[in-house]
Amino acid sequence: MDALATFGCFDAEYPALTPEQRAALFDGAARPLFALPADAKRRNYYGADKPFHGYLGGLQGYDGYESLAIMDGNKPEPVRDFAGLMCPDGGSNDGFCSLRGEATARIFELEEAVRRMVMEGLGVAKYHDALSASTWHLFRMSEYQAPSAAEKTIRFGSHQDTNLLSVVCQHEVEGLEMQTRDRQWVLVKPSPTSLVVMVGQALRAWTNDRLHAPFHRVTVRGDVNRYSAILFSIPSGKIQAPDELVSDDHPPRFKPYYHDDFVRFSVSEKGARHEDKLRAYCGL
Ligand SMILES: O=C(O)CCC(=O)C(=O)O
Ligand SMILES: [Fe+2]
Repeated sequence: MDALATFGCFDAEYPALTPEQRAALFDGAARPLFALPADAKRRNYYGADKPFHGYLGGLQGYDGYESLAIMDGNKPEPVRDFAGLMCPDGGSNDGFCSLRGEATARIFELEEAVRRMVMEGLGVAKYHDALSASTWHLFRMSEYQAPSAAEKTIRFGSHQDTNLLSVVCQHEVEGLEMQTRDRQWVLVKPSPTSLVVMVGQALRAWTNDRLHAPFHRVTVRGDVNRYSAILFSIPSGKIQAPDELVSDDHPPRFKPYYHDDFVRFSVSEKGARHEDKLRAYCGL
C-alpha cells in the first residue's frame, strides 16, 4: 500500500509465472505473431466501437510500436480463439497456434490478489467481489522496434493508464520507465522472476485519490527489439469511491464516471491539453 500510495507501482517477485511460461509467451507467441503480415495482424479487431481493444500499428506519434490485444485475455477460451484467428493454417500444434492462456492466467491471479490486498488495506474488502464482477481484462502484447542507435528513443510517450491495475511483464530487454512524484524517471530493470504492478486512473478514483497513478513511458536503444506483455483490469461499471473512503477529512475528489467515457476524453483534443486528465474530466 505504501508503494502504491507513494510511487503508484512496485516490482512483484512472482515465481508462479515460470521461465517456461515466459518463454512460451514471448519466444513461442509474441515474436512470431509480430512477424506475421499486417493483414493477419489486422484480424485482431473487435469492431469500430472498440478502437483500442485489438491490433495497434502505424499510429501517429508511435513509431516502431505495434501491439496485439485479447479481450477477456485472462480466460482460456478467448486466448484460444485469438490463437485460432491468427494461426495461418488454422491449427498447427506449436508456437502461438497453441497459445492456451497459462501465462495470462498466472498474471491474472497476481492482479486479482493485489486488487484484493488494496481493498483489505483500505478496510473495504467487502467490495472485492462486486468490483471483480464488473471488471474485465485486456491482455496486450507489444513490440518496440530497436532503433539501431546508441541514443535512447521514446517509443511510447509519457502517460498514465486509465484502468484499475496494470501488470507488466518485461522480457529481457529493458525500456519501462516510471516517473516519481518529483518527476524523476526511473528505469525498471526487467527481471525473469518479477512483474511490475501499477495503478491506473480508475483505481486512483475508486480509492478517492489515495493511490497514485504514475506517469510512465517506454524507451529503447541498441539493436534488439523489445517485447512486453501487460494485463489491464478495466471496470465496466460506474467508477465511484465507496462511502467508507469519503469523509470530512477526505472529501470526494472525483465525480462518478465511466471508464470508456474518460478514455474518449483522454484521447480527444480537449483531453490532450491537460496533464492531469482525470482531474480535468471529473475532478471536484
Ligand atoms: O510495454 C511496457 O512496458 C509498457 C507499455 C504501457 O505503458 C502501456 O501499454 O500502457
Ligand atoms: Fe501504460
